[in-house]
Amino acid sequence: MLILLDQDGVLADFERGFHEAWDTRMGNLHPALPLEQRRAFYVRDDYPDTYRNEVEAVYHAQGFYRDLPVISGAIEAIQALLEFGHDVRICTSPLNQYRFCLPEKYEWVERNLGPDFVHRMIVTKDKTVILGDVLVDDKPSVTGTRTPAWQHVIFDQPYNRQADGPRMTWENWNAVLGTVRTFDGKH
Ligand SMILES: Cc1cn([C@H]2C[C@H](OP(=O)(O)O)[C@@H](CO)O2)c(=O)[nH]c1=O
Ligand SMILES: [Mg+2]
Repeated sequence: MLILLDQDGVLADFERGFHEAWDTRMGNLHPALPLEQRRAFYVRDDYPDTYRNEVEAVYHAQGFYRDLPVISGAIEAIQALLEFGHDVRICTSPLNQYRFCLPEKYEWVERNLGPDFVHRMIVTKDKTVILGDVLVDDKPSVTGTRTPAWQHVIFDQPYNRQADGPRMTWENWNAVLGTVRTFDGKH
């Protein structure tokens, strides 16, 4: 299968990175929301409007995307998927404020998956134009200008539990991906 893996919220732990950076900057005024209480996909929507600028300052900051921790189990699972013979790509959207986010997404992949993996990066604002059998993404609804070729498998996070459909973690990935059908109907 051609497997598209989203980066933030699937491989890179945006939530933990945000939580730690927020507590360092703002914790004395408004402690970071615990992960299990996150409900909105965009972290800014779970914080009071009065903190909008401070929330954005956290992920617009230099080093934020580069230094995100790895979601536990992701690297080992990618190695296993490659060994199974799957074609694995990273399919990620940059912030409109791309100055640090965009190069740092590449740095993150180079650092955590190795320089060869940089070849596997697909950076797009519209994931529906990208071909694949499956897109593993933490966004509850991935939309764009086309009817996607891929099947969306939701990567389980507290803020996407309202969405229907198959959901995956780095514990159950093997079973969940086994249910995805490829273009030609073969598994
Ligand atoms: C602003 C914001 C971005 N992101 C991620 C999603 C995108 O990466 P990805 O497509 O790899 O999941 C990237 C730019 O929006 O940052 C969040 O996960 N939560 C947020 O609140
Ligand atoms: Mg994501």
